[in-house]
Amino acid sequence: MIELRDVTKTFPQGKGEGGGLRAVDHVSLHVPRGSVYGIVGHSGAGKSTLLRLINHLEEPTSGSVLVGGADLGALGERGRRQVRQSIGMVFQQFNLFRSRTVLGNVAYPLKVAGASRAEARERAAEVLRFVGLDGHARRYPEQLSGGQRQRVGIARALATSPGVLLCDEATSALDPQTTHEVLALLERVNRELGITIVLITHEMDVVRSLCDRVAVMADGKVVESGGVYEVFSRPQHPTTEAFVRSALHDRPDGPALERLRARHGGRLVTVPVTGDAAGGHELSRLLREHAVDFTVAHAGVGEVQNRPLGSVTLELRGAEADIDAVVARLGGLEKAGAR
Ligand SMILES: Nc1ncnc2c1ncn2[C@@H]1O[C@H](COP(=O)(O)OP(=O)(O)OP(=O)(O)O)[C@@H](O)[C@H]1O
Repeated sequence: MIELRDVTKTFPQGKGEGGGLRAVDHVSLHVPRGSVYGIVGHSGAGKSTLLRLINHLEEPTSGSVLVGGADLGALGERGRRQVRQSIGMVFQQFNLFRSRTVLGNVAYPLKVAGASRAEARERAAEVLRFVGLDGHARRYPEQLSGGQRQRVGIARALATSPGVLLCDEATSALDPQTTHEVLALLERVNRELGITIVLITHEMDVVRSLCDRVAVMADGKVVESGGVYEVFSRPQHPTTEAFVRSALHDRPDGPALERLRARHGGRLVTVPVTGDAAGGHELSRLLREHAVDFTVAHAGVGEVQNRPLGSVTLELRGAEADIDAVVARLGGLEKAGAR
C-alpha cells in the first residue's frame, strides 16, 4: 500500500553534514495493505518527517514514495491531490476548527473535495455514527472531552473514505483510559473499514496493543523493523531494546535487582517466557533432573499479539554444582543477575 524506496529528507537550515540536517536518512519501508504499522522513536528521530513524506507534505530530497502503486514524485499536481485525498490524517492536538460545529468539522474535507452541502452533511453524519458521536453533531469542539475531540478528528479523517490513515501521536495528549478508547476505535477503523493505518508514537504500549508491524527509528534511520511479536521477543538494536523493556516492564532494573539480591539468598536467574511452550517444559525438566528448587522473585509476562511474552526471575536453591549445571544448560535462555 505504501512503499518508501531509499528515501532521504535533508533540511538545508540544519547544522549537520554539508550544512544540512538529515531528518530521514535512506529509509526503505513497505507497509502492506490492511496492516497497522507503527513507527516508534525518540523525539527528533524523524518520525513526523517520515509521515509527512507519505502524504507529500514534504518532498523527499532523494528516493521515492509510492502510495497504492503511484509514485508521488512522478505525478502531476492533480494526481498528487487525488492521492492526498485518499490519505486521512489524525493529529496529536486534534487540529479542529473551534468556530465550526462537530458536524461542520467533519463535513469540511468533503466540501473541499467538491461535495454538495447535503452530501457532505449526510456523509459526516454517517461517520459520526461510526465513531459514536452522532448525538454531538451540533456541539462545538470546546464542549467536548479530549477523547471525544480525537474521535471527531478521526471522523474528519475518515469522511473522504481514505484507504490510508496516518496518525501523528494520536493518543499522546490523552489519559490512559481515553487512550484505550481511541485505540479501540482505530482498531475498528482497520478491521471493519479495511483501512491501512500508519501511526507514529513514542509509546511502545500503543504499538503493542494495536500494530501488526513496527519500525524503530533513531537518527533518521530505521534501525529495526518487522512483525510486532518478533521485534518484541528479539530486539536487536539498543533503541529497540529500551522501547521493548519500557512496554513489557518484565525485568528488574539495576536497583530492583539489588533489592532482590538482598531479599533472596539463592542464585537469581532471569529466563525469557515466549509463546514457545517447549521452553517452559524444558526449564521444569531441568530443575527436576538436577533437584534444584525455585521461588519466583520477579515476573512480567503478558501478551503481545495474543501470544505470551516476558520473563521471570527465579531464585534457585540447591547444591552449587547442580545450580551451575542448570544455569549452564539454560544456555540459550538468558542469564541475568546470576552470581
Ligand atoms: N521543517 C523543518 N526544518 C528544519 N528542520 C526540521 C524541519 N522539520 C523537522 N526538522 C528536524 O528534523 C529532525 C527530525 O524531526 P521530526 O519532527 O521528524 O522528528 P520526530 O521523531 O517526529 O520528533 P517528535 O516526536 O519530537 O516530533 C529534528 O532534528 C527536527 O528539528
